[in-house]
Amino acid sequence: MSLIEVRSAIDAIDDEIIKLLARRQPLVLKAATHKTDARAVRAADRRAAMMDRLAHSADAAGLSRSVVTAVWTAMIDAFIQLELDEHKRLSADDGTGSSAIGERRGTSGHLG
Ligand SMILES: O=C(O)C(=O)C[C@]1(C(=O)O)C=C[C@@H](O)C=C1
Repeated sequence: MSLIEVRSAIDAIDDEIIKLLARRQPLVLKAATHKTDARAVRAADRRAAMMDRLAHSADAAGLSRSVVTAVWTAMIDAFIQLELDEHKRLSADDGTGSSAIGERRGTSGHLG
C-alpha cells in the first residue's frame, strides 16, 4: 500500500467518523435539554463511567487506550461546550416567564 493509498483510506475513515459524530451531536444537544445547570451538563459521574467503559472497548478492539482517552477527552470537552451554549440559549428567559428549556424538557427533567 502506497502512502497515497494509506492516506486515502484514512480520509475515508475520517469521513465515516464525521458522519457518526453528526449523529452523536443532536443526541448530546437533546441531553442538554434534560439538564438545569452547568454541573449537570458536565455530568462528571457519567463521563467517568464512559471513560472506564471505553477503555475496555478499546482493549477489545485492539485500539490504544491512550488514543481513546485523548480522543474522547477532547470530544466530550467539545460536546460539553456545545451543550453549555445550547443550554444557555434554551434557558434564556423569553420574557413570558417560561423558558424554552422548560418547554423542551417537559415534566421529566432531571439533574445529570
Ligand atoms: O450523557 C450526557 O449527559 C451528555 O451530556 C453527553 C456527554 C457526551 O458527550 O457523551 C457530554 C457531557 C457529559 O460529560 C457526559 C456525556
